[in-house]
Amino acid sequence: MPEPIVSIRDLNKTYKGGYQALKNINLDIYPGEIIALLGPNGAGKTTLISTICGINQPTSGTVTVGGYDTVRDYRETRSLIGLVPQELTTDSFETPWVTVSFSRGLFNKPKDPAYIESVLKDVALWEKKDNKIITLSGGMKRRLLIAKALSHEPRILFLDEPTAGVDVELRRDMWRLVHRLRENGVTVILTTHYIEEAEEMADRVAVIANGEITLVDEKQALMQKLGKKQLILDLSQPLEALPESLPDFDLKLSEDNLQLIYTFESQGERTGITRLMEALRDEGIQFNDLRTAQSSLEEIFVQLVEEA
Ligand SMILES: Nc1ncnc2c1ncn2[C@@H]1O[C@H](COP(=O)(O)OP(=O)(O)OP(=O)(O)O)[C@@H](O)[C@H]1O
Repeated sequence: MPEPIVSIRDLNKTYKGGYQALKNINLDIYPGEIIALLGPNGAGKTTLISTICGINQPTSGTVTVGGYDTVRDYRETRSLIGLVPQELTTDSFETPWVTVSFSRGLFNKPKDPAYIESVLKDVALWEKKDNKIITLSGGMKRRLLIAKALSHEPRILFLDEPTAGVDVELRRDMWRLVHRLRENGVTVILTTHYIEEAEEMADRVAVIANGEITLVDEKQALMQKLGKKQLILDLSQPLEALPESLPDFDLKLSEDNLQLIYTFESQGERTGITRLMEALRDEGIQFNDLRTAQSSLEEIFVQLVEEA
């Protein structure tokens, strides 16, 4: 395992009014990974990100970024981080070239036109570099936010709800962009309400509920461990009710009485499918077609939050 780029130890945050927004968080984030923070509204995602960025002070515990402490060595840690806000606050009459160059200057980095050029090309805004921001489309403005956040060559990029309110096509563009950034060695930490987004982008998923990390795992492992599979049978004849001879099976009848849905553990040693087939044959139940489906991260997530 490489050294973590972000290391969070026993982190607690209680706001002035007494509300404890983070409870004993421990998390390591590794260079070059994409980690998604998933959680319902008010779970503590923004508080966690602000604390990693050093904008918020921990009540207790520590956060290090690139080996530096976010409180003691604020300048160093902040310069390793690119923070992409949800909205653009830049002067709309500037151009992408000027605003991205200016952002770099804020971090006291020497001018580097070749780097600014590569960033603008990465986010597909090179053609627009001299246009006024006010004339850019919504998707272009979002990409400009990312370019600004990358202007000082950070090693970590925070994306807060990167595609909220963006149409499907732009969302896909954004996902591709994030994958490209990772290929360039950037670590990406994103918050999202869209499970599909985590499913598409993340290598690892951390679920936050009530200020606690309730689960962290590789996305694939998570889907395998918690995922259930379903076998869906299209019946030749509608069934009035589930046959009483089949109580051992997790079976449901669809509302139109034309499908039988059998749910089983995808990791189980035995799926029970052979036994089910025999039982159906004994009952004289016939079907025209069958297929399997895997539960999505969305279903898994809903299940987790309900249990929390
Ligand atoms: N400055 C503050 N003072 C007091 N309480 C706060 C402050 N900021 C956030 N909180 C509270 O801390 C909790 C976590 O808030 P946070 O913004 O971190 O959640 P979140 O997971 O980012 O939610 P969302 O998905 O809605 O953005 C909430 O109950 C919120 O009301």
